[in-house]
Amino acid sequence: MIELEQLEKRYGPQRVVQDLTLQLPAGQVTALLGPSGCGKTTTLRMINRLIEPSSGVVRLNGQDTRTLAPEVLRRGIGYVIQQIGLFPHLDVAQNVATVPDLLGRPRQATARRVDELLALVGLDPDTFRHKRPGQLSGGQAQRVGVARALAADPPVLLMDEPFGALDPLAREQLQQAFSEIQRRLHKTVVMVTHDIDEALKLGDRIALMNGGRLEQFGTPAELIHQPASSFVRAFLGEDASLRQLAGRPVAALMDGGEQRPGLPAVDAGLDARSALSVMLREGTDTLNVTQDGHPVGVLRWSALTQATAGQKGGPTRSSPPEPAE
Ligand SMILES: Nc1ncnc2c1ncn2[C@@H]1O[C@H](COP(=O)(O)OP(=O)(O)OP(=O)(O)O)[C@@H](O)[C@H]1O
Repeated sequence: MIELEQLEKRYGPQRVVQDLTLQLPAGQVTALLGPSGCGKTTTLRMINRLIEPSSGVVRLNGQDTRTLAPEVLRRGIGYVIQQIGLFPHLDVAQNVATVPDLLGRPRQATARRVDELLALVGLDPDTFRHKRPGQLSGGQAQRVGVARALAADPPVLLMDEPFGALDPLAREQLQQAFSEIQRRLHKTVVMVTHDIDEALKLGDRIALMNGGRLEQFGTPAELIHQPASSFVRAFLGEDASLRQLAGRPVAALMDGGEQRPGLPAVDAGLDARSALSVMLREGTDTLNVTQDGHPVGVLRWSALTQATAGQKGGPTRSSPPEPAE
């Protein structure tokens, strides 16, 4: 667990982070969300002491981080930034192996680990191992960055807008890859983002900041359904509960009911918000769900309304509206 207690950062008279007390659960993803300049990056960097707090305490598994040498602290903390700084003169494998090499880990074990990690982030090791950063697309370079941050198997991962510089498709793919990795590895992740959809999709918890202060800390559902302030409500927007559907695959909401011929079919991997759009467009309250072209169940309107239940502004009708002509 990472604990922030009364954390503050001042630059001259300006308090860019203040009175920040937070407990970030181990093994979960906490998204630091908020408008530009609200102090997200400063907060993140105070955790690995790239920025020293002006006052307050950061504890990692109960230990005050000031009692550790910064380089010792950072060995246990992976760090992924937006325009990932890969070393241009080293190939992909050497880039991923940077930290294990620094730590003097055995070469062969590291080479195996590099291949495992490349596969984990969706890069074929044989194709990518010996490429130089200059030969990679932005999305591929980000994947290498994530692999590099995981290479020393740190329990904690700090990510600053890790998918920010990517086009929407690459971003979606890498978010998906990250979710799958996290399901397997259960790292304690702190992720800075200003993208609400990303925070709702990837965050187990969201810390919403405003002007250096914490507005609300809670699960995505708590922020949506029980906003602590008018700022939280306005920041998440009217359609917040619909946004929440974007983070859930149809597979999570469908049931194994019998398919009806003639109904539109969607893939089990499609996000539920897109499935809702299909229902609205087609004027149906049920969709057939397929996986690899095979029928696996149905998605019902009621499952979508339940998934956004308790919400204000969600799809509260008992059936979808008639389709527009
Ligand atoms: N070294 C510095 N000296 C003075 N002010 C700084 C310094 N670094 C950051 N700030 C100010 O602190 C505030 C918070 O910056 P920070 O980078 O943490 O915000 P952020 O929420 O991550 O923003 P963004 O989403 O735009 O990256 C900003 O107003 C910024 O101008």
